[in-house]
Parts: sequence; C-alpha cells; structure tokens
Amino acid sequence: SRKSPTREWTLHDFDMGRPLGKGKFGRVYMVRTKNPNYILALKTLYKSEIVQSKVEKQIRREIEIQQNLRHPNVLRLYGYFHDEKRIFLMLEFAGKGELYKQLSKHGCFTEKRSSRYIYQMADALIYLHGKHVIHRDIKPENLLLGINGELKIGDFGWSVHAPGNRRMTLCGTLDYLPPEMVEGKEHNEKVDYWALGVLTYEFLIGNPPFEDRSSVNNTYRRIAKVDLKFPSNISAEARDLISRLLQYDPQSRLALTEVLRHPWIVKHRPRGT
Ligand SMILES: O=C(O)Cn1ncc2ncnc(NCCc3cnc(NC(=O)Nc4cccc(Cl)c4)s3)c21
Repeated sequence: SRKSPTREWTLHDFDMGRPLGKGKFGRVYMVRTKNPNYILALKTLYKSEIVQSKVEKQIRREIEIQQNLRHPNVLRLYGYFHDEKRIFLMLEFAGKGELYKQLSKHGCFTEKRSSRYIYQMADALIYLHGKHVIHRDIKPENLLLGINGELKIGDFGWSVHAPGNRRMTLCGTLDYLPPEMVEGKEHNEKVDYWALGVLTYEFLIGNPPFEDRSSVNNTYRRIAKVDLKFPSNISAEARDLISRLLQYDPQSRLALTEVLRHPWIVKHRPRGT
C-alpha cells in the first residue's frame, strides 16, 4: 500500500533506526519506511516546546517553504505529521551528517574543499532567491553533507519570503548577521550574500571574521564597521571573494552568478566543469 505524499503518515509507517543527533527542540532519528524501504531522517519537535518558544508560525512557514524546494544542495522535506505531543518532519537523510562536526574536527578546510562547498552554496542560493526565499540563517550548524560529500542546506526555521523585516528574536550566534540586520533595518536576500562571505571565511580560517568571544557588543561593532582582517596564509583570490561579499552596502555585494565565475571558485572546480 504505497502512501501518496499527501495521505496522513503515522509513526507506525516507520522502522526506527539510530538517533542522529539532538537539536534544541527534539531529536532526529534515522528511520526506514516499511514498504518500500526508504531511509530518511525523522525530526521530532515537541509541541509544548514549540508553543513555549512561540515558533509555531516559523515551523509552519518552514514546512510550507521547504516542501516546495527541489535542489541537490537543499535538504528535502518530504512531509510531516503529528501526534498529540509531537510534530514530525520527514527529512532527506544526509549520509555524512553535520558539516560543522567536520569543521571542528579539522579546525578549518582546505581552499579546494572550501571552494567546492561555496560553489554549491551559491548554486543553492541562486535557486532559493529565484523562488524569493531568503534563508537568513546560513551557518555551519545548518549545513549537512550527503553520502557523496555534497553540501545540503537544512533547517529553514528562519527562512522567509523576501523581503523580510521581522525583528529576529536574536537567538544563537550573531556572527553571521549583516550590518543591516544588526542595525534593525529592512533586509532582503542580500543578507544571504553576506552570510556566504562569513561562511567562506570560517571554512578557511576556522572561526567567523567578526567573532569576539568576550563581548556580544564588540561583535556588533565589528560587523557594523566591517572590521575584516585576514591571516597571512589565505590566498589572494580567497581574500578577494570574501571582501566582495562582506560589503556594508547590500547592493555592492558580489552577485551570486559572479561568485560561480570567480577565479577562486573556478580554479578548484573538478576538471572539465
Ligand atoms: O540531526 C542531526 O543531528 C544530524 N543529521 N545527520 C544526518 C541527518 N540527515 C538529515 N537531517 C539531519 N538533521 C536534521 C536537520 C534539520 C533539517 N531541518 C530542520 N528543521 C528544523 O529543525 N526546524 C525547526 C525546528 C525548531 C524550531 C524551528 Cl522555528 C524550526 S532540522 C541529520
């Protein structure tokens, strides 16, 4: 009895596998559908916690947005269902797990590995922005790796349809916020361009460019000032790309199509592509 994507799913449709990790709102399990045997990741979210944290609207928006996305570097959300206590997100299983675990294990990535990830990010962002979706929460913690090491953007918990200017209850790291959001101004998809620059920096150096572990206010100040410094071992091309993305003025940030053609990206592409 193949389930049509729209028919109600229940927990009985799955064989439970190993836990993959636990997030703030619940655990993620590797599961398998019964017939046919299809592997996926089941994220459980407790309704009580969602209500307490007032994120029910965000979850609804995430489900509405992510169910319509189809891109090799965007984690699929196949569907969802709920029981009296929990909501379950049926997600594509990312075979190589969380990218940030690799980043903390290695400290930082090589220029070749970083460049290939940034190419995939730019390609996915062109797709998302083409559908007027701003991710707004690009950071290593929200990136996963598919079975062949390909990057998958997950967790659209903060994504919105452009343009957004909702005051973000700032939870989690500020390191990826652009000046316009730090200053509470209206923002558009160019916030993802800035985050791509921060991500490139963090892949290569191992920490984000404006980090100040001692004070949140200093991080704000360094972002608003674009107080950008590079260690000496970063190639000139990498510095060039990062500097063209970390521009104070959103309109001056390098177009994503230009990122795909940037020398630092092209030189590390697999041969013949
Ligand atoms: O789980 C791991 O620890 C790692 N892991 N390993 C492999 C693997 N394969 C797939 N998915 C994984 N993890 C789930 C990634 C997510 C995708 N989408 C999400 N959405 C969300 O959390 N939304 C959300 C929650 C609470 C509030 C709000 Cl506002 C929004 S979480 C995997």
